[in-house]
Amino acid sequence: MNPAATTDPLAPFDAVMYVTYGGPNGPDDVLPFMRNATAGRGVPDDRLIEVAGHYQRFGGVSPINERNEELRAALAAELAARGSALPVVIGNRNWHPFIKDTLAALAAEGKRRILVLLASAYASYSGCRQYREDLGVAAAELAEAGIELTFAKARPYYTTPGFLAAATDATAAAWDDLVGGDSGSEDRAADSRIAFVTHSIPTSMNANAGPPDYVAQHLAVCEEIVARLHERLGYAPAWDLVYCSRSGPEHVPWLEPDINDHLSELAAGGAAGGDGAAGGATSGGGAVRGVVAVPMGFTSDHMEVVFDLDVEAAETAAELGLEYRRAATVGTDERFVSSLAHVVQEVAAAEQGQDVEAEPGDLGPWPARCRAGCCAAVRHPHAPAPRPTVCGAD
Ligand SMILES: CC1=C(CCC(=O)O)c2cc3nc(cc4[nH]c(cc5[nH]c(cc1n2)c(C)c5CCC(=O)O)c(CCC(=O)O)c4C)C(CCC(=O)O)=C3C
Ligand SMILES: [Fe+2]
Repeated sequence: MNPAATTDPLAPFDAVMYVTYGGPNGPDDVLPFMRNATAGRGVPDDRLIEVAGHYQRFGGVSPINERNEELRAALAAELAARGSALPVVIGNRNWHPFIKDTLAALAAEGKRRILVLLASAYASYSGCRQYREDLGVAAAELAEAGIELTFAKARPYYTTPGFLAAATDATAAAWDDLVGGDSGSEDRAADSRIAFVTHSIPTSMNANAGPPDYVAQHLAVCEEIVARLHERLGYAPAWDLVYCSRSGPEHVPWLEPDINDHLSELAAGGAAGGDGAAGGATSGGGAVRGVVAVPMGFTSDHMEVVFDLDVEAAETAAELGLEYRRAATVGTDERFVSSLAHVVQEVAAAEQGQDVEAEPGDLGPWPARCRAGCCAAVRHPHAPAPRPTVCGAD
């Protein structure tokens, strides 16, 4: 028998683990989930209660778990089509299945080498190091029980051609819908804008996320999508990068503007609040009539998308008399899933000692193994000792 023919392309790994935030599955889950999500993170009680209300409005069910399962299944199918028999499993930071429980279940099946794919396409403490710490803590607890696991993780994937292609098509579809018709009338387009939206983070966390920092990572995607739209439409839509889901105490600066403040400013004909002006694309000083919100910071329809954008920002737009569309998230677009499979395969190829090539069209790949200080936590004076991590130099 030829051993090469039976070798899994993802060898020497035993499993692929999609590591995500998690969310409640029913009304009784909401409060304990919120306590997990806010524990020791300086989120004020009134914010906890407010966000719990967002979940209860949806019957206590976050869409995240169903979306994650869809992506898990799509990625498993894509990896299987590429010849891998590895299981693809989910582990969450804040709700079942918890990271530690998933790892224990894998270990019980004799699986020891775990290839990790993080839910965030972008690097930041919340989207990168905090997950590496969650894994590090779980691994340390399992090690105490005599279970030794090893980990390697896929790199941030906002630069991948599949993510960019899917996000561009979603933006184009919502733009066409707003401005009317295939390429839209340029008149209609002139008083419409794109609001690219991502999760706000504290400005101190932004600075530690790079280089390129969190904002710069997002701007690279905005600029790429707008350049592709320019090619398709013959003109470049005006755009801004704005934020949603700010939490934390009032006195701590977070990335701004919030999407709702941004919409108010646009309706009033004020200056663009975001970063698009720096890209040279502005619609002049006039009031804006229509806005396309593009949730490019989220890969699927999380609560931030279905509440913060589809309910709250949509209501703000309606009150202001703005036409409003929300572009689809990339979800399980097959080009996106294919790029995810590619970044997963990059990890195995590196482990096998092969030269690892990014997909053609990648905007500039990140290293898979985090450098020292990558996405460093912002240390508070009374913060507990740093947590153990995996998948990096520190
Ligand atoms: C960068 C980033 C991502 C993207 C990367 C990734 O995907 O991981 C993300 C994802 C998510 N955040 C989520 C939910 C929440 N985030 C919170 C709080 C916070 N998020 C932060 C940042 C991020 N968050 C930060 C700096 C905080 C402050 C406290 C802290 O440092 O932790 C809180 C507490 C209440 C509140 O303050 O809003 C909740 C409930 C859900 C689940 C949604 C669903 O159920 O569909 C998802 C996918
Ligand atoms: Fe990192």
